[in-house]
Amino acid sequence: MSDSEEEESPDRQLKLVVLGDGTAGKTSLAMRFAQETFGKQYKQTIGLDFYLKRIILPGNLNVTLQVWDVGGQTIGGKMLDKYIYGAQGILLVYDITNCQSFENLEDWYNVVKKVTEESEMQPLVALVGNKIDLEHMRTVKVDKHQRFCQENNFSSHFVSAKTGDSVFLCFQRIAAEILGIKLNKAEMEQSQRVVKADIVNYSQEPVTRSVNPPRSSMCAVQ
Ligand SMILES: Nc1nc2c(ncn2[C@@H]2O[C@H](COP(=O)(O)OP(=O)(O)OP(=O)(O)O)[C@@H](O)[C@H]2O)c(=O)[nH]1
Repeated sequence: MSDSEEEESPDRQLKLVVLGDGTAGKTSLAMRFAQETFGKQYKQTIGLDFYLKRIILPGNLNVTLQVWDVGGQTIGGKMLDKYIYGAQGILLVYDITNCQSFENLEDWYNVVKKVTEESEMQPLVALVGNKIDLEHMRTVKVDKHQRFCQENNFSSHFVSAKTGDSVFLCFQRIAAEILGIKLNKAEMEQSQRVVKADIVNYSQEPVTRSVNPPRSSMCAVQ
C-alpha cells in the first residue's frame, strides 16, 4: 500500500445551528464545547457567531463541527432562513428555569420546518434543556421536555454550560446520530464530564442554639 493510500481520510464536516430565545445560553453552550470556557457576564449575540471544533468518533472518524450560534433576536428577521439552510443538525436550546424560553421553541421549530420542508435531507433536531446546575429553580418539567421530543422525534439532552455537565456528550451524541454511528455506554460515560461534588461537613456534635443557627447542612455540587 502506498503512503498516500494510508493517509487519513479527510474530516467530515457538520453544520450545527443553535437556536432559541435570548439568554437561553446558546453562546455559553457553544463556547463551553469549543473553548471550554464560561463567562458569567451576558453579552447579547448580534446576528451570528461561529465556533469550530474537531472531535473523534468511534472508528477513528474525525469530524469537524461548525457550530452556528444564532442570536436570540434573529427570530422574525430576514437572515434566519439563511442561517438554518443546509444544517445537518439543529439544537433547540431553552433555559430550564424559564418557561417562556421553552414555549417559544415552537416558533423556532416552525421556522426550521419551513426552511427544510423542501429539502431532501432533513436535519436532526435536538432539544437541549440548559442550566441544569439550577435544578432547584427548574420551571419546565422533565415530562414536558420528553413529550415535546416524542411528538417531534427530537433527540433529548440536558446540559449545563456553566459546569460543563454533559455538554461534550450532547455534541458527540448529535454528531454520531447524524452520521449513523452508535455510541456504546462506555464511550458515552467517558465523555460525560465528571461533576465534582464538594461535601461540606458540619459538626456532628449536638448543636447548641446560637443567634444565627445554620439552617441546613449542605452538599454543594459544582
Ligand atoms: N447558571 C447558569 N447560567 C448560564 C448557563 N448558561 C448560560 N448562563 C448564563 O445565562 C446568560 C445568557 O447566556 P448566553 O449564552 O449569552 O445566552 P444566549 O442564548 O447566547 O443569548 P443571546 O445572545 O441573546 O441569544 C449569561 O449570563 C450566562 O452566564 C448555565 O448552564 N447555567
